[in-house]
Amino acid sequence: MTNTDGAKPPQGPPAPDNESSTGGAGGKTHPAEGRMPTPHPHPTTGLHAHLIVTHPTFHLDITLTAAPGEVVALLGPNGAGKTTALRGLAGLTPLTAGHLRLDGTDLDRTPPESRPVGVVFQDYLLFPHLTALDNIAFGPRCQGATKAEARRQATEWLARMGLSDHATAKPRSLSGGQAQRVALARALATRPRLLLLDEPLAALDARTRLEVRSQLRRHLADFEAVAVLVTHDPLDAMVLADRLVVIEQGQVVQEGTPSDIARHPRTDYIAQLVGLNLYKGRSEGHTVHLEAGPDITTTEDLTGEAFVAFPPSAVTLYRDRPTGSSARNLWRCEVAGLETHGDQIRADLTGELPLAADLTTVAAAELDLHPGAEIWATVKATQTHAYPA
Ligand SMILES: Nc1ncnc2c1ncn2[C@@H]1O[C@H](COP(=O)(O)OP(=O)(O)OP(=O)(O)O)[C@@H](O)[C@H]1O
Repeated sequence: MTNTDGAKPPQGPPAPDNESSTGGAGGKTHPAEGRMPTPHPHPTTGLHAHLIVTHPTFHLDITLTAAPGEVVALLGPNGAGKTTALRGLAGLTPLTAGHLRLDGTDLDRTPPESRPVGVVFQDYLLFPHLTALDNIAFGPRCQGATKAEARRQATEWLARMGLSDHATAKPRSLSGGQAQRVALARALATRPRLLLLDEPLAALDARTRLEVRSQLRRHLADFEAVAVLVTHDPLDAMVLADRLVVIEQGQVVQEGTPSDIARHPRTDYIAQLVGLNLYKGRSEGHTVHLEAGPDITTTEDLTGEAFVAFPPSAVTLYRDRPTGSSARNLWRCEVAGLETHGDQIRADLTGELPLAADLTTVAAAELDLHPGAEIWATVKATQTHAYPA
């Protein structure tokens, strides 16, 4: 998160406005599994936000709704406005216009510290002088629980997070993964109606990230209020969220379930995230005439503006123009770059149609691929996927 406007993050978990909220137990399925997201929850439940924030050189204008129990990921490239949106939701950045309603209450009239909102920051922001237990007990204590009751709840949270052995540890002696779990417990212990997670896994190393991601996934599945996660990592978004809201340049460019978005990307940024070649054109029957480039033959029969996509693995490369290939799509290209991609080589091709192609190391060597090499690329119509734009 880029802290650009100088506002300080909250120094502790804010208190909820009532005690009726429920956190913890529930028979929910896992986020991103089974449960159909509800993009337009009932007006008196869940989140209804129209966030308008104007900075001198940036304008955010997004509508965001989420039903209780739903996990929404705000996904977007650097500078898209994710942090600004999250800070708007948390009350750390004032809205220039719009509205922010949670469970039927106007939050924009509630001071940030009184909002039933829990925030988990990328860099944890635990109280350094308090033990793990007291960090978690802080929220319930602020909400009026007795010291003993607050500590009892905190003890339960530590157990749930698998951190009972670290109750007396100070944040500086916790690992990144442990600190992030304490931060999550601290936010959840206040039973927030809106949980905000700002790049919660970004500061962790790859292995810890895997572990914390799967734990977070479990806790979010049990969480019965609205959770909004900000990330630029598509994997975090796909694994943790029921619904993705993709933001580019302060606007929502696409929203839907992770599988929907992965199958039908509508911008270059999303196509790149999910690893697809994506083009826009005008479809007539089985042919999509690209706006800038050749025609692509597809199996779908469409008329009008259309996207056509195919994965890099669907591309076959030839050094010489293939004669016996049954592929309907054949383009002359030039290798612009090569990079290792898992156990494959990804070739970045320019020419008639810019595209990415994946091939094995052996195939790359046999084709003598190198930047500047001229190459023929084919894609079968059955490997492409066309859908209305
Ligand atoms: N207080 C501010 N004053 C002026 N411009 C700002 C302010 N806060 C953010 N911006 C600008 O708003 C734009 C969006 O920033 P924001 O941090 O919300 O993006 P982001 O999607 O979270 O990016 P990142 O992934 O890099 O954190 C950027 O161009 C940023 O410079």
